[in-house]
Amino acid sequence: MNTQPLPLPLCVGVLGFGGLGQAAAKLLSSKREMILVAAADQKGYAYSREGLNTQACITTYQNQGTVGYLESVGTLSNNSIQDLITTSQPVDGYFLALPNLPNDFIPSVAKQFIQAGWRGVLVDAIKRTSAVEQLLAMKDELQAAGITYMTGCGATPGLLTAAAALAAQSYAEVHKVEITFGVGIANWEAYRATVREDIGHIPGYTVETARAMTDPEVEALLDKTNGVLTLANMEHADDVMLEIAGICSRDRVTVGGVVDTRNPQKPLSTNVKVTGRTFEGKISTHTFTLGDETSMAANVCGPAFGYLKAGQELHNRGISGLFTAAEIMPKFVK
Ligand SMILES: NC(=O)c1ccc[n+]([C@@H]2O[C@H](COP(=O)([O-])OP(=O)(O)OC[C@H]3O[C@@H](n4cnc5c(N)ncnc54)[C@H](O)[C@@H]3O)[C@@H](O)[C@H]2O)c1
Repeated sequence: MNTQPLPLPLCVGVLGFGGLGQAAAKLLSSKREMILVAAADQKGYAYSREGLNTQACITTYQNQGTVGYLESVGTLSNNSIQDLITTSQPVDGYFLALPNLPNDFIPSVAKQFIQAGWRGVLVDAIKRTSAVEQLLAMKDELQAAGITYMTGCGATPGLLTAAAALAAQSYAEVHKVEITFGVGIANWEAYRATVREDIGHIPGYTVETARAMTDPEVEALLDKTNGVLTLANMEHADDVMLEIAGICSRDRVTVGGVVDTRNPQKPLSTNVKVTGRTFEGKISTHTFTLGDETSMAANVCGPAFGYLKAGQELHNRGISGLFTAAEIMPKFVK
């Protein structure tokens, strides 16, 4: 008879409880190896060592605007992340499902963790090259603090960047990596930060102008395009991540896509094409295509926790610092 005790589940938290944060909580409720013990939004946080009730968190957030109203486990706070990390332990790792608005917001949250003396694993699904570069500059600080930080670990950057890193192995030289994503969501309000950040990539807009737009202004823009945002040549961190992983220079990586904010069906199949030359001199292209039935939430949150588990294994071996989705294989979370 096998008498080995099952390893304790990892205690994880989700920072940001909007579209992706709530999806992350739902995903965790079917896992045995991880348990959701903490959640934070802009107005409050909730913590329970025994695990939070996912449905109660979602209902409270949707009806009252913050998980801070949860009975006995919730706290209202205008400084929820700081308060959560300084008062609520143990948490092994956090998924940062936060808006990166302004473009240095998530790096500033990483600094809060360092200053609080917190140790553990942090994972983000950050998108812009310039945001990942800010985190890269903090590599030594994160290492000295004993934090294992996994950046760019959503869908793109994330799953597709990792697929490109894998596909590159057939080649002696990688000529181009072309990422094309299709996202379909029923309404833009479910993913406000994602949609605002995407608007920031449209010619004539910046992160700052998109951030400053009121909800009626976002709606007016979407009315003009029938809810569809078409994005090309985006500043996306897949490029810097593949460059530092030694796969190809960043100018060989392109990212674009179509986001339909009024239809949950994907407007096109998300894929990454990796073209290169084999050692025999043949030019070829590998294509990795995501199933159309998979949602953005599944393709972001699944990898995020897979990288959190990989980060935890590094952390347990005393390895801290900064890693990207192109350098480390995610682990499958049971
Ligand atoms: N890499 C990828 O593939 C990928 C794909 C989609 C989205 N994303 C990223 O995921 C992030 C989350 O997107 P979303 O659409 O779910 O966001 P959202 O707008 O639906 O939710 C954001 C949440 O963050 C909370 N929040 C805001 N400021 C806060 C603060 N100061 N302290 C604590 N909580 C705060 C809000 O209350 C809200 O709960 C975005 O940065 C987006 O770019 C990445």
